[in-house]
Amino acid sequence: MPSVDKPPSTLYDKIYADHLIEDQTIYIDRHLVHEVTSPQAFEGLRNAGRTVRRPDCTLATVDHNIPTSSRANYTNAKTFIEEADSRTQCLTLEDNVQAFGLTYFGLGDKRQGIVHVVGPEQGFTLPGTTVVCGDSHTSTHGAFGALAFGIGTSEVEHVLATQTLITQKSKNMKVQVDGPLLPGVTSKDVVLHIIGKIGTAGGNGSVLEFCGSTIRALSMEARMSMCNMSIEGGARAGLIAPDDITFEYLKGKPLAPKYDSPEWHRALKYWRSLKSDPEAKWDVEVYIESKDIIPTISWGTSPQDVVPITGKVPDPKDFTDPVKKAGIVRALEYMGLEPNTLMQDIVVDKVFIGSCTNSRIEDIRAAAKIVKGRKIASNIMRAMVVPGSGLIKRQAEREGLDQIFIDAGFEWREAGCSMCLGMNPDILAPQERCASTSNRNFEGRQGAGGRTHLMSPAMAAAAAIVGKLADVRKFAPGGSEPEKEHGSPRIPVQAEHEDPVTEEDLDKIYDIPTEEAGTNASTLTKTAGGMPKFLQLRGIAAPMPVANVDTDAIIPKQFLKTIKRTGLGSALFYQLRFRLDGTENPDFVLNQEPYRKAKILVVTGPNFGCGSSREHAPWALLDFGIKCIIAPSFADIFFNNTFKNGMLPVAIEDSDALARIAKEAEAGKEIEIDLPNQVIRDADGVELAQFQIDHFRKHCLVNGLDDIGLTLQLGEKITEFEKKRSLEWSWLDGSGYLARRKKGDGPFRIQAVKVPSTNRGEEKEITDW
Ligand SMILES: CC(C)[C@H](C(=O)O)[C@@H](O)C(=O)O
Ligand code: SF4
Repeated sequence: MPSVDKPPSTLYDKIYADHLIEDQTIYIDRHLVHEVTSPQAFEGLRNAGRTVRRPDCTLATVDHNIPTSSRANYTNAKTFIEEADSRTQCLTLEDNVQAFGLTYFGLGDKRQGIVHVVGPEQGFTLPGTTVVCGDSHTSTHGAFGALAFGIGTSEVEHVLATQTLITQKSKNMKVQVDGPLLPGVTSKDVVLHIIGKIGTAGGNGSVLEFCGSTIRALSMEARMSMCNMSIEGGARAGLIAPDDITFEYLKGKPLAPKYDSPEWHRALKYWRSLKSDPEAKWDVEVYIESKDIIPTISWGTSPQDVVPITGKVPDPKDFTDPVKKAGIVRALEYMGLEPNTLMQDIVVDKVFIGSCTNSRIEDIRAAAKIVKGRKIASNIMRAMVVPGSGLIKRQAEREGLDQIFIDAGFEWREAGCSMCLGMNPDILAPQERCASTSNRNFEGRQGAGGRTHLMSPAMAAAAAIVGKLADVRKFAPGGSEPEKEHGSPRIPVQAEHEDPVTEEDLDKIYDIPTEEAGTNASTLTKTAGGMPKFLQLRGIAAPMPVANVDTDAIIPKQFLKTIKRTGLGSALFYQLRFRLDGTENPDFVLNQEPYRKAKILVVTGPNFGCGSSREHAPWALLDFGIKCIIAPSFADIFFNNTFKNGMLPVAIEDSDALARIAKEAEAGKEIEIDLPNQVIRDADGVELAQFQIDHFRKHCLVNGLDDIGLTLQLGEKITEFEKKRSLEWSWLDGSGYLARRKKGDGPFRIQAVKVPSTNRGEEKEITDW
């Protein structure tokens, strides 16, 4: 519905505007749910006596925790999942989908799989929609021209309760790639190359649109791989305008409008309007020529640490910036690599083909082409293919691809996240080196001490055969296939039990008296909404001269199996705080006095909190006692998550000001954060820096306001929006869903889906649409 009278705008601007209910509150069309980031959200709903507003727009599956071993004898999750905490998380999701009446693809369902594979495969993800999930790789769905982004658990609860989200408008970033792909180059190489160029903070604060002739020629699978990794470039979301390739993909998908029906044609008309205007203004523009991209691979512990496969390991001597240099030294040490080693000389132990980046049918076909008729090298201890969903697994088996892998010595597994992050038994042992098609190579990502090299499926297959990192082009001389890869602040609304809040009231925030002023305790008081107020915070600040601190480092995956928000302080920075034998690492700042009592973290490198959306990261910091993080910049999801927990992230871009603060921290002195006045002072009250903060966020923090309570007061406006949505985009209510509606259900409610006990292998399964 973009209006013709509107000024030129980007696709992101249009989708955002089309979903705006009020100020920064947008309607969410599609909500995907998995077992790791939802338990605390459902618990919150229960505690508040709330329901799920739109079960028909919510789809749940299990993926992170589940074993990928054969399900031939599967009867139920309780007996199948051996690891107790993983089992608890999966069973908790099963209880929750039953209790709240949600559609669920459990382990016994052929449609189960990685949440970001399942959504598109079912046609749940549609062009022009807003899609969220408690998972950073929700950006994947942007491949359909949807505004799709990861959220934290508090926001999951917010969406479940209200079907909306409070989200600030991001900047617009364009990444244009032009020209045909060179032989052996895939979309994975393109996106790794882009991240190498822009860095993992390059997209911070932006929604990134991929465009250009290279992108237009890509298949939907290839586009998904690119949008998937836009989060690794720091972007809030990545998207690609839909076109005939998109519409072709959607034909016949169960939850898409029925192909060739009047609804399909109405949808198509809208979908075709979804593009950035030629005169649209971009905040950041990046141009890349496809001829500059050859198969690309990571060497270090950040997705920006990439080189062409013909390249070598970098030498810290070539870098002058001390934070960067120290980062490279640390990465080389962790990765067990010598500077200047040729990438193709690096010996690999394990190979993982899977993850939401590269576990789709095209990926499996591309890898099978390399593997066919060959054997894995004798030094490869384990090579595994983990399809992204049960449906992909079946398709590959129909094509005989499973046998190609099995004959070569690969394991052919069941669908799930698997060794992408190793929350299940598929992990690397310390110092094992893995050629992986996943998206993150952070320290400990695939197992404590494990070493990950990111690459395309064909490159991973080549590494399995050669036993070292290998150039896939040597397997396909002449490069037969440049892949068939074708193939203003929110105006606050009345808070519960409060008088309406006016702009004037907002301004009075500055005058709010300090409770316990002069003590070194933060002025925390619980409000009716349950959020502690944040006014002044005084305490020891721990210095951390590191860039790109990722949330895997803040709280490793093994601690994500909790269904509670509390008790994570002892796991904070686990791999940095503790050695492999469990003893404390005396070199880590939080193990030193006086920093064991730190309330503030002063980080001098950019992009704190990048990577996963896990709200466990702020929970762990908070549980340790850290309520404020000061850094030059933050990754978007982490930034949002802190506010939801009454914490304050302060971005200080001015390097002199940051250096002044870091100096106090290094001296072990206390500092004071004064939120109402937006000032940071030293222990003697001398101003060190001022800081900026969004008006609405500040208002919520100083008053301890609960977002959900505020948003629920928009009830009528949300209902109005839903009516309009049903009229204009009727296909989003889902003809598939509505047809299955029970008599007496509300207008959008669907029948609760029973968790199947055993239905594996049956053609007609009880949860079929
Ligand atoms: C568990 C989940 C929060 C996490 C994410 O947000 O990305 C996971 O999928 C990951 O890849 O690290
Ligand atoms: S990145 Fe890995 S762990 Fe995260 S959703 Fe994708 S496959 Fe699962």
